[in-house]
Amino acid sequence: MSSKERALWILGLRQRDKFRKKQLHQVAKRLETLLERHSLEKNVTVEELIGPTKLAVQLLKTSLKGPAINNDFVKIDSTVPHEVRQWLMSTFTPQKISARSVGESRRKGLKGIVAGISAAIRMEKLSVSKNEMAGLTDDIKRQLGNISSWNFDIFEFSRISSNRPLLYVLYQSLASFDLLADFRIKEPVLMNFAARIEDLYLTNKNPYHNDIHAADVTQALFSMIDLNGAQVWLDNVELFAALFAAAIHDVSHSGTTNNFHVMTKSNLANLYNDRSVLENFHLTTGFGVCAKEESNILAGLNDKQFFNFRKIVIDMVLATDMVFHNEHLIYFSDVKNSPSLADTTTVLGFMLHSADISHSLRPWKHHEKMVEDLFEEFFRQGDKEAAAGFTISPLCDRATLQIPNSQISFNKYIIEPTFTALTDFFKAANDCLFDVDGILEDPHNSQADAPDLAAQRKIFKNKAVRFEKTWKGHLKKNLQNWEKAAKK
Ligand SMILES: Nc1nc2c(ncn2[C@@H]2O[C@H](COP(=O)(O)O)[C@@H](O)[C@H]2O)c(=O)[nH]1
Ligand SMILES: [Zn+2]
Repeated sequence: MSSKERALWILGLRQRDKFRKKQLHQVAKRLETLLERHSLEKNVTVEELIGPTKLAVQLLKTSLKGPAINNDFVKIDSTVPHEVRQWLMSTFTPQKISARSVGESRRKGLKGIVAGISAAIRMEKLSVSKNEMAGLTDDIKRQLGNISSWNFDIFEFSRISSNRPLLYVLYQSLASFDLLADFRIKEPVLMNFAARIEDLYLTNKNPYHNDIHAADVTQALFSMIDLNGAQVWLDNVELFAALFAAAIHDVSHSGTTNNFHVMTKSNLANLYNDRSVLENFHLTTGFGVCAKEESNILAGLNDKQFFNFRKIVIDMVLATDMVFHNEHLIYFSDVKNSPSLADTTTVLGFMLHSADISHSLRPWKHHEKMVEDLFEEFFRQGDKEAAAGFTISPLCDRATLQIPNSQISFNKYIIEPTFTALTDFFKAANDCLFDVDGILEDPHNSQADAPDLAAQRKIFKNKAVRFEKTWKGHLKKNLQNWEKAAKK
């Protein structure tokens, strides 16, 4: 695509935002006039008010304020076992004390779209990226060549990379977007950083929250970005922040839940005041690794970039606290109607949250192993709770839990709605990127630009559609397998 074409769709988006703001001003003025008339003459009819009020509501809903939060979002049917229902409600329901609300987050719009002229070039770069780390074996190279694939086998990759899956996945995903060159990250510094983070994931010997999970989530996020063409509307700092956040999002995990920290009055719960205890800890630990010069991969960012990067990473990792799950879903069910008004950081947070639970949409072997590891970790927490005389947390009792039934509910109530919202957003964002009509509304743009833009629009829309088809296929098979297992 030529830079002129890119400039045209960016122009189209700006015009659309301007148009919405103008509409909002107009409707506010109209309502103001009616109110003034009402206070003077008392002759305003309800019919006169309905039209502008409806328009105002519609515009406000898609405006920068974000939607109201509704706690009834998850409606769980009566067939779900009591323990699973309890777990769903306590883990994924917004808390009154939530430290951060999607509706309150800083909103800068999908600014990446506006800054997309240079970002679009990344699409072309991705396929020709020649970055290659020294000393890679042929096996590692071959597997890394598949890093965009949704079927990437992280367990096999961990084996062939001699238990360094995170190090190589992080390296390859940064290199694929040319971020190593853009932020002047030297290879030895990246190696020090990635190896230190990977080691920290291993210190507690967790069955699930370890370096394989971190590598899996980083690869899932990379794949999600690439398969949906999101690198077009993300700028370099946003891409770097997203991959960094994925890599550190569970670093030094204790193998127990936030609730466990709060209930046991742990040092971490005290340090972080019971709010998103683990997520805050992962952030402090991850940024802490960059405090040492030899592992500071952020040294090439200027101050403005650094503070922007840090804000994105913090928001993204905090968004992996499951208590924000419903807030995210509500935000996305609304923002898909006006993706150009979406806040990029909130979108990235939702993408990381989705990547964090995405193993349910991977091939069965991959998903099955992740579930086995996750439940072993849950059960170890249950053992600790039992030993300390606490009530065993939902899903943590190895003596009673029926894993297949709980997985059916998890997939139905958490996974499917999450990925439906995410793909709907991607489709809408891709549509709006190449909004041919919007662009041609401007008399300065020529009809001759339309055919190419229409073709690009189709290509991008198809990307999100293909991604949806892939995850839906895996989800269906995985659900069938859990249903079979539940009947045994
Ligand atoms: N019952 C299930 N819960 C799951 C599954 N996969 C993930 N999860 C839950 O989500 C969080 C993810 O957040 P993290 O940052 O801690 O990784 C995890 O802790 C579980 O609570 C699943 O397949 N079944
Ligand atoms: Zn995680």
